[in-house]
Amino acid sequence: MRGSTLARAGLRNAALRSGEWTACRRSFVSSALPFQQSNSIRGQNHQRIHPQRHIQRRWQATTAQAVLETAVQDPSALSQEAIVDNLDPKEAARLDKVRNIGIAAHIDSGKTTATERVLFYTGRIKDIHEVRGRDAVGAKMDSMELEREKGITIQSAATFCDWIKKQPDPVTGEMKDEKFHINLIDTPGHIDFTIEVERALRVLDGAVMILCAVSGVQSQTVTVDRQMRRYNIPRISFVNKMDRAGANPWKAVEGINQKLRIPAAAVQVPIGVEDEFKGVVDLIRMKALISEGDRGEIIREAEVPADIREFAQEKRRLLIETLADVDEEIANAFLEERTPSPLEIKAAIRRATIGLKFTPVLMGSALADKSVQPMLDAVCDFLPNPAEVENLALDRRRAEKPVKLVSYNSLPFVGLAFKLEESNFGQLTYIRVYQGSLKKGQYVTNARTGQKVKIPRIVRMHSNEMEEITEISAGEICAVFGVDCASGDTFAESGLGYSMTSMFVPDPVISLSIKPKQTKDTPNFSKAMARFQREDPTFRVHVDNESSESIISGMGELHLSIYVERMRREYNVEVVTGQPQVAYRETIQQHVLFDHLLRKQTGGAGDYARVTGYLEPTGQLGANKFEQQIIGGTISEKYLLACDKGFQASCIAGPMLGHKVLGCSMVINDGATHMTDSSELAFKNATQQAFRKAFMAAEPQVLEPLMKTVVTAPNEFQGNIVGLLNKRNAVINDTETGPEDFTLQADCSLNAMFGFSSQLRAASQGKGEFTMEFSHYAPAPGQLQKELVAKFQKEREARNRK
Ligand SMILES: Nc1nc2c(ncn2[C@@H]2O[C@H](COP(=O)(O)OP(=O)(O)OP(=O)(O)O)[C@@H](O)[C@H]2O)c(=O)[nH]1
Repeated sequence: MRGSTLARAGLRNAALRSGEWTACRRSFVSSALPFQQSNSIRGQNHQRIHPQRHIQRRWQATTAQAVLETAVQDPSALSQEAIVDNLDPKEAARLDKVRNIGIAAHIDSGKTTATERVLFYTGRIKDIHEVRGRDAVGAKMDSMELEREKGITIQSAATFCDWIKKQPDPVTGEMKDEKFHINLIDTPGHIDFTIEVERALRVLDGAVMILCAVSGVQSQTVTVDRQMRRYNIPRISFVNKMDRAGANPWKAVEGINQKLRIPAAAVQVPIGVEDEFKGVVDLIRMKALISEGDRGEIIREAEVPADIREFAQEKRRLLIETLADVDEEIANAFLEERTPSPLEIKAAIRRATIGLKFTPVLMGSALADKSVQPMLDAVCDFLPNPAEVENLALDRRRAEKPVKLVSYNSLPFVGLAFKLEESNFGQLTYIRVYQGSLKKGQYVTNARTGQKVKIPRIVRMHSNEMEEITEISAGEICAVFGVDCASGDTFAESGLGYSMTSMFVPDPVISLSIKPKQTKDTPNFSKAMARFQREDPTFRVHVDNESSESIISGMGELHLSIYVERMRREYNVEVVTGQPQVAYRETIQQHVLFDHLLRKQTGGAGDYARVTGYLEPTGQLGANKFEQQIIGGTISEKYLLACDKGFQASCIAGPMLGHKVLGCSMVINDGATHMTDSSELAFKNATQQAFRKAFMAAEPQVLEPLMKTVVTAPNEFQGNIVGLLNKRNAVINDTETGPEDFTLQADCSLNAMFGFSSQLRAASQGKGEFTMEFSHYAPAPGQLQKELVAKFQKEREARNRK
């Protein structure tokens, strides 16, 4: 890694010698920099012609009232910089001290354990309780009984705390206390609960990515990385479990650079490792920070121990070199052969982190109560405040034109409902306030339904506890009671017409039939189903048309089993479930013409519709497509709409197995209509019939979900586990063998993976772990296709006989 940095530095020198460095650096930085650079380009142009300047001048000439009016009437005239520079210094000062962050990582990395320390050191809780600790209390953020019992996080939990940080005064340089307000969301690690990470990241401004000091970057770290990229979330990295045997933070730093491909460098080095781990050296200030006290509550500052001074110097150089690659100011210092000052380094880390070009790496041990506070300092130092993040809404009054939201209380309110939860007091809706403040009793409009709603109660969440408040400021996170909405709805001041894009919701891959054991439990069963569906967009319920059974679908066996268990515990309903079923898909491989006539004459008005056209694969296993190419009006617009509806209905339940259709295009280019007998229903039915016939003639194919599976286990079990996977026809893509454990990555069909967890347990004496995540759809093996089709037909015939 160091070699590559030096190689880059070498390239720079060569460019400099040939006089190209300035141009080369500019293009390098601008390509690496999503938005920070654009700010500095703006900065360079301010003096002359940049349009922002005109807006700024206009702003300076306006009053606060005019600002508000403009925000409502023509928000596109606002620029974030203009508002930030001109509106209200008090607001800027408030926002400067707010951080909205999430903690996300691979399973069992210590997210909840670290959050427990954060709450303790910030004074939010008086005692520390461990995940699956001996006192059986459990960590604060795992408040659900099931979470405490299983020692895993199932739902994300929100909390808030104040962190008093020592900061140098910008003028005098004297250290003084600064209070930061941190809203924090602890997320689950299991992929089955991935929607919790997804919606948390959608609304947060920054994240702490935790890694295990022994394992480094793991499969779920890669997933979380992808999710952070999806929402442009700046992150700091925290290498936890430095107390564990085999801890090696440099493996994690290398993993972030190589596997996640984010420039990363340690901003600390450890003092001692494993059970000798005592604290860290802060490489920016070159100070040792030793954790002391019963629960590591004291951070004693000392000189860097002599035996690691040279090592620390070397890592500091590496930090500066890595920064020079992503930050122009440090690059300049580097070229001037000048060592940047601690303040310059800190500012560069902040710029590069917020600009998504770099992640600073910190280290500690949450369980051993070591070096968690410096991580909190880093949250304040390097992660953005709400005003530094660009958040857009679409203005529906102006053809969905994007408008920037600004976290100022005095602007009209805009917030996003990102999570719903049923509580004893009714529906609790978590809201991220992006603009304006929200007051108890205020009326706001749901952008999706257009409904005006009153906010009866506002609370701040502290895991499962609530603190009643009367108002929440812009840039913060709260929960409200008694507001009927769906997850992902935008609320805005009435008349504003803004809506925000929602989070990414993955499709379920697994389903099973479910019914209450006793019919008397049906009302509670339905209540539970309705609630779980409302709370979790990846949990779906539908009634199978053919079997009339309720089918639940979700992200994996664990996901569905948790809901079955919750039904028993929270609703007292014992259920019977069927075998888990794979969410297969159906597609076609051929171009097929159709000409279908539906004609029925049974006395009175009959049915008449004729549709002609073709069915063909779209070429990608994605969305289906309906197109009409009618010339001469042989089918009217109204009937063509009905044809479209018929096509969409056909795609929901394919002709082969009754599963969804993928990658299919239908074109209707001719047809015929009858003066009296044609109707929308006739055209809808004719299209469905034509679709069915053409589909079966177009070389139909069953697709099955392939899962990206990662197995980690001690090396001695490698042979057993490879054997297990081979039996399941898995394609092993990569194996990495470490000193103790190996990690194997494979593509497996979901169908072949049922029951894998118990077999893995048996094959590895309970020491193996695996994660499975949907990768893509691929054709199912021919034999399996035949079996599935035969089974489906048999079941259908049996039902028809009844
Ligand atoms: N040795 C050691 N163990 C730790 C450390 N931090 C957490 N653990 C242990 O790791 C296990 C998982 O910790 P959690 O805090 O539940 O991890 P998590 O990332 O929140 O777990 P999920 O949300 O279920 O993915 C627990 O047994 C912790 O006691 C640490 O710093 N050192």
